[in-house]
This record gives sequence, C-alpha cells and structure tokens, in this order.
Amino acid sequence: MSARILDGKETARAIRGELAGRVAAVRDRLGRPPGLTAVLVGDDPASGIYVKNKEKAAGAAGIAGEVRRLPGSTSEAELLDVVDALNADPKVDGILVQLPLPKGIDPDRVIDRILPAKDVDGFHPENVGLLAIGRPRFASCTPLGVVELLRRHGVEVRGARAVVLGRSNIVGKPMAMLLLQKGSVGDATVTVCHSASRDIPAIVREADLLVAAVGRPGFVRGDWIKPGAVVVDVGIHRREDGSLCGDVVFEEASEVASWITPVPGGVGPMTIAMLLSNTVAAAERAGGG
Ligand SMILES: Nc1nc(=O)c2c([nH]1)NC[C@@H]1CN(c3ccc(C(=O)N[C@@H](CCC(=O)O)C(=O)O)cc3)C=[N+]21
Ligand SMILES: [Mg+2]
Repeated sequence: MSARILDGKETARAIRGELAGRVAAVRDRLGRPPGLTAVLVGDDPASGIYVKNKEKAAGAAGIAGEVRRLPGSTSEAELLDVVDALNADPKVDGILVQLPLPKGIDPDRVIDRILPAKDVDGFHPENVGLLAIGRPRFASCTPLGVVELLRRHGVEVRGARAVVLGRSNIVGKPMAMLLLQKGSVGDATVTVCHSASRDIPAIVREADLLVAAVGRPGFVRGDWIKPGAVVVDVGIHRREDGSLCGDVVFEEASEVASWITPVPGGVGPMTIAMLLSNTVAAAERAGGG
C-alpha cells in the first residue's frame, strides 16, 4: 500500500463544522434554521439508508432535515403536488427527491418541477445549464464532493489528464464539467468513457486523475492505473458477505496510485456534506446570508 488516503469521512466532518457559523447566521436573519426536505417514494431499502444518513447529517449541522415518506403506489400527479407544496413552503430551502423513483413516475417531469432555487441536488436543467456555461449555482453533490475532497487534500488538477468513467447526468457529466471549469480545481483535460468506449484500459492508463463511476464492482484493475495517478472511486456496492466495495479494486490500485479514495469513507460522506452546503447556500440566497 503506497497511496495516501483521500479521507472523505474526516473531510465531511470538517465541512459540517465549518457550516455551523453560516447556519447560525441564517437562524439570526430568518429566525429559523436552513430547511432541507427529502422525498422518498416507496421502500427501496438502500434509498431508505441514504435518506436516513442525510437526515442525521442535517441534524448534526443544525439544519432542519425532514423526510417525506410516500407509498410506492404514489402517482406522478400526487408526487408533483408534493413538490409544488414544498416549492411554496418558505421554511423549505432545499428539496431532494430521492432517485430512483418507482416505475410509472417520470423522473424528468419531477425534477423539472422543483424550483431551481431549491434544487440542492443540482439536477434541474437550469442548474445543469448554469454549470455547463461556467456559472455554477447548484452542482450535483457527488461530483462537487469529489472536487472539494481533492482541493482540501491539495491535489492539483490543473493541466492534468482526467478520465471519467461513466456519463450519467448525476455523476459522470457534471464531474466532467466541474473538471473543465476554469480555476483551481478545474482546468483539467477531460475524457469521458462509457459503455461504447473502445479499449477503456488503454484510456485509463493515460489518466493522471481517474474518477470511476461505472456502477460495476471491481471494474477497474490495478494494472490500468498509471503510477502516481489519483484515483477517485464513486462506486459503492454491497458484497455477498455484507461488506462494501467500489468500482475500483482498491487492494491493487492503492499499490500504484499516489492518492486514492476508500469505499466506504471516501466520496459517499462528501456527497452528503455538499448537500448540506448547497442547502445552507440556498437559505443564504433566500435572505439568510
Ligand atoms: N436525488 C438523489 N440525490 C442523491 O444524492 C442520491 C439519490 N437521489 N439516490 C441515491 C444516491 C446514493 N447517494 C449516496 C449518498 C451517500 C452515501 C454514503 O454516505 N455512503 C457511505 C456508506 C454508507 C453505508 O454504510 O451504506 C460511504 O461511502 O462511506 C452513499 C450514497 C446519494 N444519492
Ligand atoms: Mg447528489
């Protein structure tokens, strides 16, 4: 093991601590804490755990976190009504509708309905567009957490060859856009790979920075990693024995990389920290800043 650890758990704790002062200022100005409501439709157990973690972290940061649990039989129209009510609720600064949604509900219609100013997930087309043109408002929390994790460990991205594995709207695409931004944690030369990409190992071998978000356990092998590269693993999978692993074979990659994220304790806690940070920013823009 030669790589140094990009410690997301500790970094997320530090961020939560730093948010406390801003949360207190919002309380002073608005007479209430920043408010975050997560909407969970159905009873997918993994989604249930994430939402519970978010609720806990919100509480620890002094944010009023609420979870709206709706039955799996909820119709799209009913969910849109809930979103409308949250849009209109002045105590709610941030709205998160947990994905995936049950079959029969079009996630695009639901995301499009969230007020862009309350879209702390950064999924609304307006917020995606602002990021794409270099005027970020809310960026998607997972890629934002990756950039923040690198920044706080002093990892230089400027001029680096970055390879992103995965082109999802939630991780791959916004990750590429953040790394492309002008400025300290951007300015990378970015390649995005996907299921139709030819010879992915050869492309990864060129990477100074690799972000793996493919959703396949152990997809990236150690001999794909350029010596000294920075490896960020966005994947999270539960093995048969109950333990967690990522998209990268950690035991192999950590022999070659200079920095690497663990799973768990890497990107996951940073995602939640950025959600809280976006929520505080939303409250500040709503007059609490
Ligand atoms: N609208 C929406 N926004 C999301 O941000 C969103 C979503 N839907 N749907 C599900 C995914 C998944 N996600 C995670 C967040 C934190 C951890 C996390 O904290 N993971 C811990 C481990 C947790 C455990 O022990 O299972 C870690 O990596 O250390 C994981 C996964 C957010 N998501
Ligand atoms: Mg997110």
